[in-house]
Amino acid sequence: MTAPPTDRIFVALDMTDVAGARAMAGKVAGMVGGVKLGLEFFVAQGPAGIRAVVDGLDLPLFLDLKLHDIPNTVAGAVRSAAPLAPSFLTVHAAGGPAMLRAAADAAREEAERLGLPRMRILAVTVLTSLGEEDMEATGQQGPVAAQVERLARMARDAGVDGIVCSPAEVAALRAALGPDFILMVPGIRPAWAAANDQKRIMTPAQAVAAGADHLVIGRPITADADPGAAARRIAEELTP
Ligand SMILES: O=C(O)c1cc(=O)[nH]c(=O)n1[C@@H]1O[C@H](COP(=O)(O)O)[C@@H](O)[C@H]1O
Repeated sequence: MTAPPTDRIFVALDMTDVAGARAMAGKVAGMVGGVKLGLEFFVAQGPAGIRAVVDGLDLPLFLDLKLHDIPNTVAGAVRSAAPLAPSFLTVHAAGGPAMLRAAADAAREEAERLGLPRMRILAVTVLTSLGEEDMEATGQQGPVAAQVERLARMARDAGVDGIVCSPAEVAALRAALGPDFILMVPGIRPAWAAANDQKRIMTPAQAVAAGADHLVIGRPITADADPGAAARRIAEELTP
């Protein structure tokens, strides 16, 4: 049985205050499959803030810290994040195979040690805010799709559970990497929402049809006058 469409949606709570994040989570609960808390919130509120938002919410947590450092430091950060029991935690694929392996090993070992469900490590490939014109500036070998696939294969071979990529790369990656590698996909814009700073975008239905497992959606829901209605509308658009 396929998951209901709401289960696919992780709403990005990109804000700095606990009350605001909790209120937003409350408005969309039942219409989304989980919440994503990332750097903006974590730098402002830390682990205690994360707990304050998710405690009692009964929704999976995607902790988007985009860790990128030497393997030993990243492994330590993964262990430090484990007590928050995230379902997903991000690292940057550009950290390289040893860093990715260290993150995957630390995630498995620490969850086991604490008796918690496994947290899945996701490697961020090429940010969805980057376009072809940014590849040379950042010293990466384009085109974007080729660089994303290179990083994705490296991440899979290093033992991580999945990647974060733009919708534009999903179909090729699904074909190349098989059905079990998790594709977490931001850069999602319903036809009725503004693109903002995202460059490589698709609608929710297009991204799922291409093979996305989960959709990360922020402003189309959180900046809407009625976030609950916006989330419901997206879930409806995903209903076959
Ligand atoms: O790791 C991510 O979640 C991520 C990776 C990426 O390449 N692009 C990207 O937009 N994101 C995140 O996805 C969310 C997208 O938010 P909206 O653009 O408001 O829908 C933000 O929280 C970003 O941090």
